[in-house]
Amino acid sequence: MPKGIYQIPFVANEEVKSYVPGSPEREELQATYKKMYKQVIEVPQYIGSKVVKSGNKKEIRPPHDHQHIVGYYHEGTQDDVKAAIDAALKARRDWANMSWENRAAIFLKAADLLAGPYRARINAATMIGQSKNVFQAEIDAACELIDFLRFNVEFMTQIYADQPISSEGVWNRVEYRPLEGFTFAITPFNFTAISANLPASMALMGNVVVWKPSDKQIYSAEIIMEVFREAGLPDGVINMVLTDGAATSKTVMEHPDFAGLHFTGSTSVFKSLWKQIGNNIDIYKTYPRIVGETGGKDFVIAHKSSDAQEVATALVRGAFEYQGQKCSAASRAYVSKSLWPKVEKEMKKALDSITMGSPEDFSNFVTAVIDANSFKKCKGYIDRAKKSKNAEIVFGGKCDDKVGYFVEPTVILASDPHYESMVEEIFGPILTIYVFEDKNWEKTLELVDTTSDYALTGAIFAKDRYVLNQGIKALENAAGNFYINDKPTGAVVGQQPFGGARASGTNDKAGSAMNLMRWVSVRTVKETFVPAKDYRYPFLAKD
Ligand SMILES: NC(=O)c1ccc[n+]([C@@H]2O[C@H](COP(=O)([O-])OP(=O)(O)OC[C@H]3O[C@@H](n4cnc5c(N)ncnc54)[C@H](O)[C@@H]3O)[C@@H](O)[C@H]2O)c1
Ligand SMILES: N[C@@H](CCC=O)C(=O)O
Repeated sequence: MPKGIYQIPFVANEEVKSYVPGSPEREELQATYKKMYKQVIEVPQYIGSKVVKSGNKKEIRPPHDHQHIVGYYHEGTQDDVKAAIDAALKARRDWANMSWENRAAIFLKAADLLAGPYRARINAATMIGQSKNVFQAEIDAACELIDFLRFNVEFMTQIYADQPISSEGVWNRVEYRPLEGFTFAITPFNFTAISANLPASMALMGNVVVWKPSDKQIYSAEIIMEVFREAGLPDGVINMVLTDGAATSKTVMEHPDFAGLHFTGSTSVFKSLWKQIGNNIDIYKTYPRIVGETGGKDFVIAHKSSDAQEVATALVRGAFEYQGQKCSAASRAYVSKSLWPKVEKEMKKALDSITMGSPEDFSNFVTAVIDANSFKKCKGYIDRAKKSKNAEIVFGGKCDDKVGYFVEPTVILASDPHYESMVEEIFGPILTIYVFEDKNWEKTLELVDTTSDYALTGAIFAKDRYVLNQGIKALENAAGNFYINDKPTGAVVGQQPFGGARASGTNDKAGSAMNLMRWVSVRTVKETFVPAKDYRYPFLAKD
């Protein structure tokens, strides 16, 4: 138990390194990338104190070089999932009783390991396994992950400090207890930071976790487990299983001690998990907490008063960074007719200068999409747009999967605002633009609000403040993260808490105290110093 009211180290966002030619960080990362590219690693499961190698080995291949093998992971079975649940429950009592400053120290140490000795490795693993360019790896696998770990400690102390008032003779307290049972994290391929944060945020609050990462993010998941273990995370607190998602969820969600789901991924998978939890509700000892951050169809709307070059830059960065594989990526844009010719010209200038290829070449802005399925899906949208009378491809449109899964940054101009690629999440480097008549600004705001089921991110561009005021109100429910004169991507922990509503998720805001609150169950304690000795109130006395 703490013997002091401790103050944690000062928290600030991790500085993004530049990797400019000649910088030491560039040299270190290039050397690490090359070394790791030649190695063949083996990724085990981590279950309790055991490093489990099933022998059922699956290949890990870089998306930008799919004939090359950088390692294998040991795929697990449902027996491993059951063992992971048992290991978590075994670790629960000691972990839940560990004082908060010791839990905090583990994750603060993990952050420092990532900021220092592990930075090049986690970045290289993300570049190799998930095909991120150097900048996208740095802002995700290094900076955002470090920020999650450090800021969560700050948010935890803010939560713990939030205490009720006490009247005379009484001391009221609240205890932020971890959930009773074990928790389950299912994570997506596209952000190393998210994959680590989902299990880590629950563990920080005293919970024990079964973590199932995406089979497309296993290289960096391995480094995350190495860091957590080196930071001193006790065995059984976070158990990483490398198993089939649907089968694992079934096993987990049929367990009476299942207490919480922390999910990030697609909307359809999240809905299926919520339904399973609903169907099993009579099994559980406690109502499981459900947090899910899911898909998006993120928009940019540009008024005629906005600056065309700023709009074009936001569209290029917002739509094509990490090949559009961000839940926040700009994937539908509405541009005022009088502004469009200049936006088109500026976009063309930018896109003509973009190069595509392996992340090993640091000058490439665009690398490969994650796998063959994604490649096929993107190509399908492009091929259909080529044939459609309601759409025209104005930039890009080429796809090549001979060496890696390369899809050119592609811009579709749609004459129908409900054309399929204006409505559906594609999760690739495809942006669809609808050009509206200047006089139809208000109608277009309504179109933006009603076109998609999602409400994750969105951006409005205008210089006219009345117009901005109107747009901010009209699009109040269209995005959980709303940007004014900026691209809709790149939320920073501690600055823009992240999450969407409608079909985009439960909006519990990753990287905030709001999210951490979901992983505790509050016990209110009232202590009376001098208890009453007589049941009678004064008014009962006879006159
Ligand atoms: N809102 C956010 O904060 C956010 C952040 C990142 C990604 N995303 C979304 O994630 C999606 C892309 O990631 P993805 O391709 O990894 O998503 P996905 O839904 O395919 O997979 C996510 C995780 O769920 C597992 N999974 C797949 N099918 C399952 C099933 N039937 N039952 C249980 N688990 C299953 C996967 O193995 C993976 O670990 C996009 O829709 C994107 O918008 C959202
Ligand atoms: N938080 C990230 C997106 C995470 C989803 O993929 C952003 O703001 O761009």
